[in-house]
Amino acid sequence: MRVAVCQLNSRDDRKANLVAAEALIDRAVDAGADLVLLPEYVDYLGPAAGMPVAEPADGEVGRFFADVAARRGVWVIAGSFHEAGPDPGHTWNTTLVFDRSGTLAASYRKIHLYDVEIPGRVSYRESATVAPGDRPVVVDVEGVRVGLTICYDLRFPELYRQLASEGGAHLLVVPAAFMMHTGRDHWEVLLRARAIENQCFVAAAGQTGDHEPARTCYGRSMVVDPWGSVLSQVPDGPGFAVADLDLARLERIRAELPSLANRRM
Ligand SMILES: NC(=O)CCC(=O)C(=O)O
Repeated sequence: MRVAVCQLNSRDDRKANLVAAEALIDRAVDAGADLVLLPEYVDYLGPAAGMPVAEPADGEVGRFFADVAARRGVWVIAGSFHEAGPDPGHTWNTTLVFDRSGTLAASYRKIHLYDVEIPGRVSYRESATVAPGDRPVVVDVEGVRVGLTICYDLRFPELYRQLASEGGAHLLVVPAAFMMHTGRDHWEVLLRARAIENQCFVAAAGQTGDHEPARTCYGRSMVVDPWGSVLSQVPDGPGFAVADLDLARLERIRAELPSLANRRM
């Protein structure tokens, strides 16, 4: 299976964001992708919290990516979007997965919300406007079991362990809008750690560049193999990268270095 990670600079213009995402999906499919991953908040990343653009999974954004998946005959993991939430003051930060016919195969709501205060650097309180999800999700993509996570989830290894052990995941995906300040030092280290400790492929698609208000995203979308090696990576700016998932290699690594089987707790 060939996976593509798409890196975007989504802004406050939803139509333009969707057009940019579609153009990258088209290029990734032309490069042979079977499965395309988009970044967190692919629909809107602007000055307002998500409420003005919030809608249900079968709203404009969901239908848009369903149509693109069907038109190109490709699996699409549509990053995340602002799903209408449990009350008027909160949305969910939700990933939608569409199969090659454009049918919704799975959805996942971000569990760990980004509430962080780093003086002079990052001040963010996602829980003020987003409600947390409460359910890990693994979806079967033509024999590849894919564990769904979103951005800040990356810092919570117990979620990834659950997806890999109870969920049987081979591939862990991370749509993200990782901050430049933390991403410089943490992004690649965390992605490679999650891949090594769970002996899984990890595919991470990030937002890149400046977004209002005063947010700069790190980008550096990449695919990591179960040995922790980076298979491919997107340079700065919008673009995409592809990598082939060799499940036989995954099984060989798990057999030769059986750290998952050797667990005692
Ligand atoms: N959108 C997010 O969850 C940001 C996470 C992030 O930047 C981090 O450092 O963690």
